[in-house]
Amino acid sequence: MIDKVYCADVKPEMEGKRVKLAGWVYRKREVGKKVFIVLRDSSGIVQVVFSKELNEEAYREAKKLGIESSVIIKGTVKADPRAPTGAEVQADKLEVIQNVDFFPITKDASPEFLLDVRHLHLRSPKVASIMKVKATLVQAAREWLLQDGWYEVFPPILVTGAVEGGSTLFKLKYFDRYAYLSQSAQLYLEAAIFGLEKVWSLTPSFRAEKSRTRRHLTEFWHLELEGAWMDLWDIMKVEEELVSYMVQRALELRRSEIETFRKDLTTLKNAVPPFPRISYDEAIDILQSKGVEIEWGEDMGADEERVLTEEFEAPFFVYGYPKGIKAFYMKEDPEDPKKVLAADMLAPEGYGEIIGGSQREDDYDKLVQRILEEGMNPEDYQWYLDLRKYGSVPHSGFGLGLERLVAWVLKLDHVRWATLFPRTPSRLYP
Ligand SMILES: NC(=O)C[C@H]([NH3+])C(=O)NS(=O)(=O)OC[C@H]1O[C@@H](n2cnc3c(N)ncnc32)[C@H](O)[C@@H]1O
Ligand SMILES: [Mg+2]
Repeated sequence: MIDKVYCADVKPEMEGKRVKLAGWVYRKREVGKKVFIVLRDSSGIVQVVFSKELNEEAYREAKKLGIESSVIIKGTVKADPRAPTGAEVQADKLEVIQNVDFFPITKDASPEFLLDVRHLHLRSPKVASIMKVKATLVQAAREWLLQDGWYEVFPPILVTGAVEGGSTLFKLKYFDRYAYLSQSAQLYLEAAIFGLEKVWSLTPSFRAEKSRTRRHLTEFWHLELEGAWMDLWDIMKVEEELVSYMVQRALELRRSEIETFRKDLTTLKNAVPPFPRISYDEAIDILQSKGVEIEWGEDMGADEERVLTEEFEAPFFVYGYPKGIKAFYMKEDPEDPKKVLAADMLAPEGYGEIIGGSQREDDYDKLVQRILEEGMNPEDYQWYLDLRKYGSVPHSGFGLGLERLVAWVLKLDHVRWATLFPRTPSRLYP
């Protein structure tokens, strides 16, 4: 019985072992009376050689193979330092599952074309590596959250109100009324803490953002936590411990994939607590000292954050934002009512915000006032206000954009490459 192995399992020390492989033709070339195939599967690649001398039938079939043909191959392992992985399989059996005459993706394909055929592009080893790193980051998050006593919950996606501003809501018909696609699970997590105290969710969040930046999607994966009895400083510690664990585990388990995207791992290795912390005031001072035209009270966009990240070689916090640029649910700073107890985590190397978090307003009347100040209707948030009527407690939480974390870890030039099928204002297909 021949063992079926993965491409990455084929090692020089297996010299002489007969193996069976199943995969797709990634590269092909002919030299003399030999056909060299680079076979691809989910583990990686391995060189497979068909020679007329060893098996003429298999050799003739191999000559006809097109790129991305699906095949099952049997052969004998041979150590060869010239092969891409140091070993190759000398094939004597070839079963062609489906021969492909023409595969539309070529080496010079444009980013827009690759997105048009994203369903075919997913199979590329680079895209597969991105998805493996993303999966490992989520696996690591689960590991850390479990050991730190956080409960996973499953909040609704069909909702009736805005969390992060009405201008980015997707509205849809819901029987005889309307609903929205969730911008953030936060408000529902806040309800869950009165029973579970420490909760988290990983859900798609939706933003009808028209901004065409390299860090905005209209649908993204949102890792959100909410903790009862926690203030802003408590939740910032949770954030840095969680992000540190995720990044270090990714370095431990997916280093080879990460190194295909970035050689310098310094900022990833630096992602260990405590992360640097600067106030919004300090951030404004830094930006102004670097010639950025920004006044106190203004929000920092991607460009301003990019400049700010030049000051750091690790993820860092900016805390104490002006109330006027932050959401209604954020608690006023008791020491300075012009500010709120909010903190963003920014990734270095120009990536900027990966986490938005805050301590929540836990006083009923103050929350009603903030809702009215924002031009919203308290009646739309009556259930949310009820949480401040029946045993209200100090509590804080945050949301991490998973694609933004992946984009920083792998130094991708756009968050769209960090998701299976990116959704942007101009892209809804495939
Ligand atoms: N539970 C909470 O406290 C979360 C809070 N309600 C919230 O949604 N904050 S956030 O708007 O800053 O979004 C949080 C993060 O979600 C990411 N985010 C936010 N918007 C996007 C878009 N459009 N595309 C990709 N990623 C996005 C980004 O990393 C933000 O830092
Ligand atoms: Mg934010």
